[in-house]
Amino acid sequence: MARLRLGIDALDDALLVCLAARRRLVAAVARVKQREGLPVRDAARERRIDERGQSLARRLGLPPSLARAQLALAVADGRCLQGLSPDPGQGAAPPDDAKLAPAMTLANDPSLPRALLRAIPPPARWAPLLRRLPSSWPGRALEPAVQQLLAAPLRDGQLDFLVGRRLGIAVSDLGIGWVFALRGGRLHATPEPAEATVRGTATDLMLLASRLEDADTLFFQRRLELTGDTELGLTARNLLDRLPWESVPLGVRILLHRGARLAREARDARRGEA
Ligand SMILES: C=C(O[C@@H]1C=C(C(=O)O)C=C[C@H]1O)C(=O)O
Repeated sequence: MARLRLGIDALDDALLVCLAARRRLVAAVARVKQREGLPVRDAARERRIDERGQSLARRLGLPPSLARAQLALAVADGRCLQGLSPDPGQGAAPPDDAKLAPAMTLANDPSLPRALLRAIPPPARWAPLLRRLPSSWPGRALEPAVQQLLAAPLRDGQLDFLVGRRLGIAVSDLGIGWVFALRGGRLHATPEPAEATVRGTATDLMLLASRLEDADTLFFQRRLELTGDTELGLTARNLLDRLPWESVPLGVRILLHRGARLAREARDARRGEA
């Protein structure tokens, strides 16, 4: 039970970290609107957010009413942030409490915790969803994060051994991977094949990235595998241990840490059931 609750706490934290990030983006949108003289409220955009939520909820097996209520709360907050009334009617009625009902009912349901952990699809089930995304997305998604993480070692020349070399990360259970090359002082995702690749499951790679488990243990237990040019791979692996973790934004660190713990809990819960 304590372990299950750890998973729930991690998810709750992730929800709040996401909300904080969402508010920052809403504030940025508000500034653009003000600059361009656009209306603050955008009903079409709000409808589109709801439609996307319903579609994702269906694919995840999430109750559509829960997805609708959660997103309605977030959008109401987005409107408030921009000085509007939280309700779409612009000040006519107070926020519609009835909209909160599905979320509250679920939160009071004592069977939710176990159901929630079990409901997290194993990474292998995400693979078909990820395959629908354009093939260039993994690189695009990770490039800015890696660039930020490695900014200091890049400046200090610690990554010079990577100039002109191609290093891969492969997520075995998600069927996705990245190949990075260092060119012009920046790391770029490249479609070319890697010379050395670190391979592991999504959970183990997250445990590594969040420093909940160290590279030595993971390689020793063969949960991480190094293929290709061993020397290049080992140099990269040593670099992993020296990454300036403090330079990663706090929100990202928290999300990664909590996400990794959650992934481990969910994996252990599935193993326990098997
Ligand atoms: C942030 C925006 O402004 C408002 C707030 C929204 C939100 O919180 O997502 C969506 C539409 C707008 O009514 C936007 O237009 O994107």
